[in-house]
Amino acid sequence: MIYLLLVVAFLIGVHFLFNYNEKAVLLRKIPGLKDSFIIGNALEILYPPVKLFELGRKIANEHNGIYRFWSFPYGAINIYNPEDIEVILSNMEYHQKSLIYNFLKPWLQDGLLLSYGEKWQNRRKILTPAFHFNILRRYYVSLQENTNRLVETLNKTLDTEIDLIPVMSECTLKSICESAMGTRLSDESNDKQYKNAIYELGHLIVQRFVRVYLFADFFFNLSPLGKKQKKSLSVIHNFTRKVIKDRKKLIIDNGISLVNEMGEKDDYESEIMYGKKKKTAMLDLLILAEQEGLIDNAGIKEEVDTFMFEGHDTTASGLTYCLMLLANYPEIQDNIIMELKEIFGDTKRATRIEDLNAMRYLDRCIKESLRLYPPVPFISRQINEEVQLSNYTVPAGTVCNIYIYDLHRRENLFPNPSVFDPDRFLPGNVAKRHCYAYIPFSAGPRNCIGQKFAMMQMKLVVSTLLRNFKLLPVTSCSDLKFQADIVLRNSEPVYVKFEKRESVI
Ligand code: HEM
Repeated sequence: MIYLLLVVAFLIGVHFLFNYNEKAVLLRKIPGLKDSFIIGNALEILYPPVKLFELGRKIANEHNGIYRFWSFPYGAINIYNPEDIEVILSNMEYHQKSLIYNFLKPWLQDGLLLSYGEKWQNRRKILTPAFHFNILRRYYVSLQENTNRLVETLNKTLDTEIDLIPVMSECTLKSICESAMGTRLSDESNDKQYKNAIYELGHLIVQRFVRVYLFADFFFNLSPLGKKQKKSLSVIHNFTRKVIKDRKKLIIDNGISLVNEMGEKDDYESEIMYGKKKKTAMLDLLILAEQEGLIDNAGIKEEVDTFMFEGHDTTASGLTYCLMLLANYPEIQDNIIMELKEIFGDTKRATRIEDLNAMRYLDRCIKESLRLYPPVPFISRQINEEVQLSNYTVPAGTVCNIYIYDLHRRENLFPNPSVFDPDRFLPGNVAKRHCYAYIPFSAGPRNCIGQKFAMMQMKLVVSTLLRNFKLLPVTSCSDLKFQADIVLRNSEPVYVKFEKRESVI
């Protein structure tokens, strides 16, 4: 009996230690999940990926823009109201990424997505000019070529159900590879290995993400998944290294002065080639920075890897759901066609970069699809200093998850949130909303550096596909079942049928 009492007393002691320390007391004042004895909320989130995604939405519906998670020693605050999000994202004090991003570290190391502090600031300064409008024009050629290849592929599979995700990923991966590294991926052995390793790595990260027992590096590295990851990483890093080496050699052998090449002058029409190799502003900008002593070779590799990761999966996801929505809303598809007719008349001419600016209605459709299906459904920060959110004190050492998906579906910000209504993005309607109510590309100083690139590519791809094909629905919005992941991913393929348009506009 005495032993039993001692055990009970011990467990109660542990419970108090875990759940009534200073941090726990502050966090547990915030509404949240049901607390269990000792382990807090740990059991509440042990679900497979699809169930976990559904659970996240259920909890968000039951709370009002903020809720907490607590299981000693981990504390997290989950926010999806624009006021609190502004506090976190507009403030450089909270720009350190949280532990969740650690799975990407072996691949991206200290690239722009993961670095913080002075290193991040320096890198952001070096890379920002790579997305200047005049530089974006240079990438446009690669985007056009890859979009035309996409049309050719789809022409061979007319009137069959197309699984959009692999088709869109192929197009966006090749486009970013050409823009970031100036290398065209072919189906030849090295390129194919690299492409497959990128897909494999993305897949492995997702599998790890949903297996709590593989969170610790030690166990992960010993697991079959860890071994596969090592192999994929070796292929990817060797490929990136070789591309950088070849590019530097080309620059030296041809006596190219990068200082002149990186000037702001708009020389897109007159010169887009170095010999036979395309100019690649992103990599060249980094090589120029190395010549000026601002970055080293390892740093260049981190950034190229970062752009390869951030620049293809996200845009592929954005395109997939946008095309699926347009297939399901034929009247909106027709409105886009009317706009395209106004721009192109009866000609079949190629789309010029200036034409994209005139596609105002299409712009609103893409924005609305990114609202409903944000490719990055949540982001996360490490809070190192106490902060006030929704009148609660959030202690230092807490993870702050920002749920973009739930923010974009708040009834008070977007009435009838599940309806696809591009007019929500008419300037008058945008002006009425909080400026942090819509953040598919995040916001503040650490927003997405590639957002103009992504919008340019999405507009070009969607408009070109609609000029060539009528989209017919197969998968509908109600069929979608998302899984908890870094990028918004459906658990099943997302299908659309492509029917040849009678007259190509
Ligand atoms: C529809 C497409 C895209 C979406 C929705 C998107 C979304 C985002 C979001 C939400 C973030 C913030 C991540 C965080 O705070 O953890 C981000 C960061 C970033 N994105 Fe994108 N992105 C897209 C396309 C691209 C493209 C095409 C590129 C490259 C060409 C790119 C490069 C980056 C980089 C490097 C960062 C890190 C920026 C920093 O921390 O300074 N993204 N993106």
